Amino acid sequence: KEKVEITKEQQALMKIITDAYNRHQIPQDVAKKLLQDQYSAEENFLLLTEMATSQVQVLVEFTKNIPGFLSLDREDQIALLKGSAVEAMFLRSAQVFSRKMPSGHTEVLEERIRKSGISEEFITPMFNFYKSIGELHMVQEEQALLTTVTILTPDRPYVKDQQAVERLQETMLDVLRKLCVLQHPQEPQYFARLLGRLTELRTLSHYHTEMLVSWRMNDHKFTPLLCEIWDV
Ligand SMILES: Cc1cccc(C)c1Nc1c(-c2c(F)cccc2F)nc2cccc(C)n12
Repeated sequence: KEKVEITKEQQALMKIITDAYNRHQIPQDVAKKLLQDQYSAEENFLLLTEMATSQVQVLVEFTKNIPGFLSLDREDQIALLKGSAVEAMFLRSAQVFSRKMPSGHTEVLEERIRKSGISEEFITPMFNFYKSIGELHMVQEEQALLTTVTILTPDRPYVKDQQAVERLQETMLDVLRKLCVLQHPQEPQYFARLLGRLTELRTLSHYHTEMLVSWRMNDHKFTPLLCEIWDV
């Protein structure tokens, strides 16, 4: 049985990424608002829009801390961010849901999402995903690395130098693979299960695009940042 060990460099890489992932949290004021205002659908949608906007800001800040990301071609950096934003945000909100938030907040956030004018056909797969992520009980290093692997997906639209992205992603995948073996020795398939979630994320991002269109149709307002990242 081959001995799996994380090298010094990989340890340092993991620390940089995990610290960055934990450092960039949703601002407390947005989370606090969650519990305050009343429950109208408009009010809920406005709050979720504010949350989504701060999630994009947090994502951009986190991405800048991924070793090697800023050395990529500038336009490719933008293409990777635009192409992965939804998936990274679903991962982050799934993790916020399944662990980070004080228990009371989770129910309130779930309530607001269910009462924000989003149709049931998107709500169900979204919460199924949140549950399936929760069941994995990822440690924070795994969460940070899985998000990094998602951002460094080479075949996003308009990426020119896919090889450069692929090399970075492979570096992260190698650390994540070893971490899974060391963190879940009794579950040899754990790493494969994690990557399986990335497939589920692609489906969710299609739902998300449809959600955006239907919100648009109902004349919902977005912030400039959300319009820019999703070309709405
Ligand atoms: C913040 C939030 C949390 C859980 C569910 C939802 C619907 C939201 N809100 C939005 C999301 C979004 C996200 F931020 C993370 C995960 C999945 C998402 F649908 N995307 C967008 C895009 C335009 C407007 C909003 C309100 N919005």
